[in-house]
Amino acid sequence: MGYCPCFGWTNGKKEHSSKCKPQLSSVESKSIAGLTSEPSAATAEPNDGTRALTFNYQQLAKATKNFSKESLIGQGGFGAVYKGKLKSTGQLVAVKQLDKTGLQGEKEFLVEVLMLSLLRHRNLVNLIGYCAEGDQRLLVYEYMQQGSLEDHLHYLTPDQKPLDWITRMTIAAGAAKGLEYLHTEANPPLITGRKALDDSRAREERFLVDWAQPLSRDGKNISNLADPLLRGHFSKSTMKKALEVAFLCIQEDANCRPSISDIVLALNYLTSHPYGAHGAAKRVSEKVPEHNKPPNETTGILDRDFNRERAVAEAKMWGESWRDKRLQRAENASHASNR
Ligand SMILES: Nc1ncnc2c1ncn2[C@@H]1O[C@H](COP(=O)(O)OP(=O)(O)OP(=O)(O)O)[C@@H](O)[C@H]1O
Repeated sequence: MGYCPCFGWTNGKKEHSSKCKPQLSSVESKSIAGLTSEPSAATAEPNDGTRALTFNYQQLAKATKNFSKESLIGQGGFGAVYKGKLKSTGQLVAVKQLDKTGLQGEKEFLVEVLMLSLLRHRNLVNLIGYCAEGDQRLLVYEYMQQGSLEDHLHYLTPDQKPLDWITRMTIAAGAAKGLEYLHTEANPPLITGRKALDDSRAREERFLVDWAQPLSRDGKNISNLADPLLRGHFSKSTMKKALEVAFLCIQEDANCRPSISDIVLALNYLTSHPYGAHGAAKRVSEKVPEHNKPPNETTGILDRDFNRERAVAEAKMWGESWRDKRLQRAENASHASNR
C-alpha cells in the first residue's frame, strides 16, 4: 500500500535510497512546476490526475476529523495513515502523516512528491497531493476501498472471505506489472536493472524461504506451503512454478535474477492457468465450491494458442525442456483443430 519506490529497506527499517535521489539543484522549493494548490470549495475542480495538489494542514485536519482515532486506518513504516474526505471535492483519501523524526529536507520531500505525482499506473496507488507546513509532512493518496493485501491475507474480519487462488495469482501478476512500470516505463525510471529487491531485503526473504525450497522440490510436500485458508483449492503445479519464480527473484547474485518483464510474463502465464494447464483445471474445479470455480477463460488458453514466440519467452524462465514440451503440445493441438 502506498509503496514508495524511492525508499529502500535496510535491516527492516526504511531509508531513502540514494540511487533514486533526483538532482536537487534545478529545483526550487515550493515553486516546482506541476504542483498546484487544492482548489477552494468555490472553484473546486476534480483532480485531473496529472498534478499533485498542495494542501495546508488545516484542510487535512478537517478532512481527517482532526486526525482522530476513528479516522486512523493504519500504521506504516513512515507514520500513521488516516482516512479522510476532501471538503472541496468530497473525494475519499488516505492521508499519511510522516513521523517527525528523521524528516527529509524540504527540497528532497518536494522532489519526492513531484516524482510520485508523475507516476500513473493502474497497479500503483495514485498520489493526490501533499502538505509541507511547519514541521508537518503529509502525503495524500487516493483511498483504496478494499484495504490492504496484508489485511486480506492475515487479518480477516469474521465477515470476510479469504482470497481465492485465482485472486491471489492475479494480485501477484498486478503487483509485478506495477513494478515493471517503475522499471521500464516510468520516466525517469525509478528502479533500474535487475536489482529490484534491495540486497538486504533479498537476504531477509532468502532466510524466510530457505524452509520453502526443499518442500517445493518435493511435490508431495508442496501442500504444506499453502495458506490453510485456501482449503486445498489451488493447483500444486501452478504453485510450484510460482515458487520457482520467487526463488529466481531472491538469488544471491542480483545479476542472475530475472528481469521484471520476464517475471510479468511468467505470472501472466500462471494467471491464465491458475489451476494448472492441461486438465489440472478440470480436476480442481470439480472439487471447489461454485464461487471458487475458475471462469471458463482461465482454462480457455489452449495449446493451439501457444505460439513459438511465447514458448521461447517462457523457456527463458523455465528451461528448454519446458519449451519443447509446450511446442510439441501446441503442434498436436493445431493438428487436432485442423482435422
Ligand atoms: N491509499 C490507501 N487507502 C486505504 N488504506 C491505506 C492506504 N494507504 C495505506 N493504507 C492503510 O494504512 C496502512 C499503512 O500503510 P503504509 O503505506 O503507511 O504502510 P504499509 O504499506 O503497510 O507498510 P510499509 O510502510 O512497510 O510500506 C496500510 O496497511 C493500509 O491499511
